Amino acid sequence: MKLLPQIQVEGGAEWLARTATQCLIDEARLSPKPGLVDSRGNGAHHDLSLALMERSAHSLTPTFQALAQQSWQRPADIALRQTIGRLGREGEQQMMAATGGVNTHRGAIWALGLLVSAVAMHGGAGNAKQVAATAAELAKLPDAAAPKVFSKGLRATHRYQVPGAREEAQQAFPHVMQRALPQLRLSRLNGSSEAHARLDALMAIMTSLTDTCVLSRAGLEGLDAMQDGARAVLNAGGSAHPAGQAALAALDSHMLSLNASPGGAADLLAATLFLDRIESPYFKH
Ligand SMILES: CC(C)(COP(=O)(O)OP(=O)(O)OC[C@H]1O[C@@H](n2cnc3c(N)ncnc32)[C@H](O[C@H]2O[C@H](COP(=O)(O)OP(=O)(O)OP(=O)(O)O)[C@@H](O)[C@H]2O)[C@@H]1O)[C@@H](O)C(=O)NCCC(=O)NCCS
Ligand SMILES: Nc1ncnc2[nH]cnc12
Repeated sequence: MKLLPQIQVEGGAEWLARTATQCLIDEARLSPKPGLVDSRGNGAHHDLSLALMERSAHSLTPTFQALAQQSWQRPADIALRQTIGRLGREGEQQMMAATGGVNTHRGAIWALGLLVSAVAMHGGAGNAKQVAATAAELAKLPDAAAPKVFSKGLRATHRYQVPGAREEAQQAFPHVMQRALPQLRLSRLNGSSEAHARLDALMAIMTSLTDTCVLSRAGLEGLDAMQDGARAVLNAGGSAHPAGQAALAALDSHMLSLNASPGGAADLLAATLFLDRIESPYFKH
């Protein structure tokens, strides 16, 4: 194995941490997102705001940096899994301290934390597919130090017999790799603005994700509304098209009326933006 100078590791880790944080901020600001916090307002949330989401994103930069430093050019093994589990849980505490106890980004710490680690494990040289596969390897390893908590996500996955955040990562992020990333790039190729391309990518995730936030808040009715509504936006030509914008506004109203918010889909959009950026020429050269 070729050892990289420490300065390269530090620089790479700092870039990854800054980029992951920026992806969280880009996701939070993107508007109009159905049911979610965006630059218009708080969506279906009473305890969240854009300012809080941004504060939370910034509080996670040291966690992402530590994850990258600790994972640099290491193999996926139990020792690394335990290290990133510990760092991830510390990140959750940083987030809670920054938000006064509100859960803003738990799913994002999981998804982006694994992906940041996986990029670092490849020494910054992997493509999106390789990075997602490596993140899945990590996610499949047991973490003996993880406390046994019966979370809302676990409750929803058991009750409705569906995959959640854990399975999404263990399956190498199918909603990112097979839906959002191709849609982001297709919409850009078709001449959509960056904001419209990102909104289309979010819709692509929402067409089939079993988002445990939506299930916990609004059950199967909420999940069907999310998936059918997102499909309607894309079938109407996407968010750059007037018919797609009308469908997106209808979906927003429907989600708000059900108190539903696709927080898991939002996290996966941030993960999509991150994987898109690691493949950009700025990163590679
Ligand atoms: C594996 C963990 C992610 C834990 O997962 P689990 O399902 O057991 O636990 P949850 O605490 O429910 O967290 C899952 C969060 O993942 C997001 N999500 C939901 N569905 C999916 C999906 N299908 N695919 C991917 N991601 C998904 C979602 O996060 C967002 O929503 C959060 C707000 O939701 P909630 O708490 O339910 O809040 P509200 O409904 O708004 O609450 P009320 O206002 O109604 O009270 C928000 O944080 C978004 O990020 C789910 O919440 C993982 O966390 C874990 O095991 N971590 C341990 C540390 C570790 O090993 N880390 C390694 C990498 S760093
Ligand atoms: N923009 C957003 N609104 C609500 N919950 C979220 N979780 C992650 N991003 C979110």
